[in-house]
Amino acid sequence: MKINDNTADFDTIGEEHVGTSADTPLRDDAFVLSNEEKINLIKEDVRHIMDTLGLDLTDDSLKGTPNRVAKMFVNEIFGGLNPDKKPSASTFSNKYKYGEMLVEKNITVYSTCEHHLLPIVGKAHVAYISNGSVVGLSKMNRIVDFFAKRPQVQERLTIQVVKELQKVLNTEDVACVIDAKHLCVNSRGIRDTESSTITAEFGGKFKEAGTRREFLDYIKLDTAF
Ligand SMILES: Nc1nc2c(ncn2[C@@H]2O[C@H](COP(=O)(O)OP(=O)(O)OP(=O)(O)O)[C@@H](O)[C@H]2O)c(=O)[nH]1
Ligand SMILES: [Zn+2]
Repeated sequence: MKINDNTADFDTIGEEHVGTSADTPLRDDAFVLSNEEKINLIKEDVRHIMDTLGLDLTDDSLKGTPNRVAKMFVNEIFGGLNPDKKPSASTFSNKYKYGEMLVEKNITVYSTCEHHLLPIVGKAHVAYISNGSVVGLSKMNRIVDFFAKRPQVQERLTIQVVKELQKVLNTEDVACVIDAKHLCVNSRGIRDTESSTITAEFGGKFKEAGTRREFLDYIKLDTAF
C-alpha cells in the first residue's frame, strides 16, 4: 500500500484507501519505529556496509561515520518522509485583488535519487494564480524542500509540489518546473556531467498555452542554474 503524508489525497473506496500514483511508496508500518530507533538500526546497517568494504571502523576518521550517516538520513536528507515536518503554509486574504500569476523562481532543490541514493541538485520554479488567498512566499520554498527531502524521482517531486500548493491555495491554477542534475547520471554510469533533467506539471489555467508561455518566459529556463 502506498501512503501519502496527506490523507486528503486518497480516493476512498469503502474502508480501503487507495493512494494516488504521486504518493511516496511507504509501507503501512513506516512510522512504527521512533526516529531514534531508526537511527540506531541504520547505524548498524551503515557499519555493516563499511565493514564489508573492508574499512577499518576503529580509525578515528571513520568510526563516527555510521552514526553520522544514520542521523543524516533520518533527520536531514530523508526528513521529508516524516509528516510532522510538513511546513504549515500560512495563507492570507488577497485583499489587494492581485489577479496575475505569482512566480517563485530559482528555488534551490537538494533531493536524493531513489534509484541510486545519490544527490539531485537543481532549481524549482513554482507559480500560482490566486483564487482568493495568497501564500507566504517562503512557504513555497519550504514545500519544495519538504518533498525534496525524500528518496525521489524528479517526476514525482514535481507533482507532489503542485498537489500540495493546490490544496493550500484551494485552486487548480498551480504550476511547477524543475531543472536538476542527477549525480547518478553526472558522476557515475554514463557520467554525462553536462546533462540535466527538466520536469513540469501544469494545473488548471497553466494548461492553457498563453498562461503556460507567460510562466516559462518569466523563468527563462536556460539561465536557471
Ligand atoms: N525517470 C527517472 N529516472 C531516474 C531518475 N533518477 C534516476 N533515474 C534513472 O533510473 C534508472 C535506473 O536504471 P537501472 O538500469 O536500473 O540502473 P543502472 O544500471 O545503475 O543504470 P545506469 O544509470 O544507466 O548505469 C537510470 O536510468 C537513472 O538515470 C528520475 O528522477 N526519474
Ligand atoms: Zn539515480
